[in-house]
Amino acid sequence: MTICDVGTGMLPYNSAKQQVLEQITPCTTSETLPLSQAHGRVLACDIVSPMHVPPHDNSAMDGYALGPTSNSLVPLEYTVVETVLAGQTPQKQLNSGECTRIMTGALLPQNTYAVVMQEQVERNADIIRIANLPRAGSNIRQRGEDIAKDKVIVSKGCALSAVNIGVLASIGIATVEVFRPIKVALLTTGDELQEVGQSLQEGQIYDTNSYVLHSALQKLNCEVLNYGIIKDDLDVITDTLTEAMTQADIIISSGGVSVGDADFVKTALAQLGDVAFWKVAMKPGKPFAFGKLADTVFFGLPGNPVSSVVTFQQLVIPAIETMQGQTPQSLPTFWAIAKERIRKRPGRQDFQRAVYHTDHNGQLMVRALSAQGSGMLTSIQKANCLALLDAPREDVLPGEKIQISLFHPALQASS
Ligand SMILES: Nc1nc2c(c(=O)[nH]1)N[C@H]1C(S)=C(S)[C@@H](COP(=O)(O)OP(=O)(O)OC[C@H]3O[C@@H](n4cnc5c(N)ncnc54)[C@H](O)[C@@H]3O)O[C@H]1N2
Ligand code: MOO
Repeated sequence: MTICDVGTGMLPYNSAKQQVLEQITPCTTSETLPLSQAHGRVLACDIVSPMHVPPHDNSAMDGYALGPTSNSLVPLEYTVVETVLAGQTPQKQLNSGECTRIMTGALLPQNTYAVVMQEQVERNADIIRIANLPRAGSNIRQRGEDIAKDKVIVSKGCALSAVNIGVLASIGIATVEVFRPIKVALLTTGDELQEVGQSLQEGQIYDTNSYVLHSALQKLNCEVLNYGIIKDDLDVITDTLTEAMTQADIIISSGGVSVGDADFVKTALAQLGDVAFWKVAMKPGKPFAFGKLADTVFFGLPGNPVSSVVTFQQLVIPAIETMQGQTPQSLPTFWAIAKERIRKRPGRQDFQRAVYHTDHNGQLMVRALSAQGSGMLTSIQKANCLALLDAPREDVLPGEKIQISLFHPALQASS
């Protein structure tokens, strides 16, 4: 790989994303976990249902399972022959003019024509009356109507959600084969950074980025090796990267990737490995180093907290998802009408923090936040989407349609 620093030196955002993904090798090793511990983990093989769900036809309502009737006179009358609760087995088959008192989920007696809700029934001792004959099969849940036996029910590459876990439980799966977690080494550089819980000296600020990134990595089910705050010193950074590359699949650093006198990250990367690129035509997030240290993938995120979060979402999360065997998830994207003018200079692809809402006509409207400074992390907290503005475009005028995307669930803000 070569350093890409000609002309503006900035790689278009889409090319940067493509180059990153081309360098990622999906994980192939897997482990077996109990279903209850598999939330968020990525399935290593398709799961085929060993059974029908529901396993038997059953009642969808509390009411009466009606037997056959030859009578067309209304109200129709039936004699109650037994009561069946969920989990019990009916003992009697239904003959003409007979019915069974039945509960939701209970197995149907033989010869059931339909189930009628108890609210539609008048009962007197063991006789029920209904005003009309229901449609054949009404209020009956068919065997296999949710899941058919032998069908692939959750596919390899799926990151298991709470609902996936429930679906697997419904077919009796106790353990699942999932890809091993990705090991991510995390380091933040900056002599000005102080650890939370310590008092700030003049010129210091608290390390924010390692907290955001560590939390998001945990949400992505990565194993995090947190190296904490590293001094702006080429030797210290080099030593840390040398150690981290023997331990991790991915190294993520924050800060020190720009052109300042204390920006040593890409120098260390170039000494130890290959720098693929270190400037991307995106805003925020122009200084962004990507490369490899032997087999370890390296991401050098910019120090500004917003730039670090946006580049993490746009360029690092797809790489993590790919490495952990998942198909990278496209963030939900919509068209919305700009409520106000949105300032934009041509040159970089903008990811502006914005707020969308639905107006009284049901139209999706969006406004960009006025504070777009890369140091203002609360701007992400106030936003519910990013306005996506292509590199060449200029100001968006009120009434123009633009694309917006939601934040990744690992970063979703709520204020
Ligand atoms: N002459 C130029 N200066 C800068 C350029 C440029 O192109 N030419 N790019 C600017 C942009 S855009 C960004 S983004 C930043 C990124 O610089 P670095 O990645 O080298 O980051 P630092 O200089 O270390 O820090 C930038 C900023 O962020 C604060 N910071 C750093 N780490 C953390 C942390 N863990 N938690 C909270 N805040 C952090 C740091 O104190 C600085 O204020 O460069 C611009 N400059
Ligand atoms: O790339 Mo910077 O992120 O505009 O502050």
